[in-house]
Amino acid sequence: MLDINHLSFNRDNHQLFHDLSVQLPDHQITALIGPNGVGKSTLIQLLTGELLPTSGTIKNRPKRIALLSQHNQLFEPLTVRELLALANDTLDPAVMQTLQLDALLDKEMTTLSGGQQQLAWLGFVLQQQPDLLILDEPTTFLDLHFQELFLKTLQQLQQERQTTVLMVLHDLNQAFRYSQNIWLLQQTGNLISAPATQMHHQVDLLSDAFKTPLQLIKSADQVILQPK
Ligand SMILES: Nc1ncnc2c1ncn2[C@@H]1O[C@H](COP(=O)(O)OP(=O)(O)OP(=O)(O)O)[C@@H](O)[C@H]1O
Repeated sequence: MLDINHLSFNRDNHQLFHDLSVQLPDHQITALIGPNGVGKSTLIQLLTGELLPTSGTIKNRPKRIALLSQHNQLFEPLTVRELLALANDTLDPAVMQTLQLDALLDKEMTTLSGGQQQLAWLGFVLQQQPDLLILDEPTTFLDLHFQELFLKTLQQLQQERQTTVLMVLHDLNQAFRYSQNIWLLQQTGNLISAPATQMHHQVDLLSDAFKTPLQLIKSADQVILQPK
């Protein structure tokens, strides 16, 4: 289990994290939520080793970590097949089928819609067979159809493979629907980790964190968080 111990991180004399200790549950999806600028992407950079902590340690970092962000850039024109082959020569049939990439394999990435491109990028990171998959706001530029398709297929493949996933999401309802655990990063730099089913009912805590009064609404068999 990835283990963050007494981690502190300063940037430009500003302390973003102070004495943070938390563990990332294995084989589950954890959603990292928190207001803009609180340090979610910075925490990810610390987890991947792109940034070094000012003090503290990160232990049990898995060997194969794959990262998918909202902006993914190609440095040369590639077809979907060529992109996937960069990760792994052998196309994974389950990934192809679940993401419905078969029909797109010989198309240039640049000719695909934003939603199709993001699914191809999801295929690219899954082809790496990561032990830990980190996604930083992966659905930001997708329409509702592709947001749901992306999260559903991610969830399905995660369940089949038991990959550990950490995903930054801004939509709280999506975070609660598609994760088992929540990491709530507060403005103070404090991080609260809890099962999604527990955190879902912490309306005051969430309202406080996002400086927005929230309420839980029951609708059919779902409970939805929305601004008051
Ligand atoms: N490369 C950088 N150099 C200096 N400051 C930075 C850099 N990257 C981020 N910051 C600052 O660090 C703080 C945390 O930024 P970060 O991007 O980690 O937040 P975030 O929670 O991911 O935000 P958002 O939800 O808006 O994407 C912010 O105050 C930001 O301005």
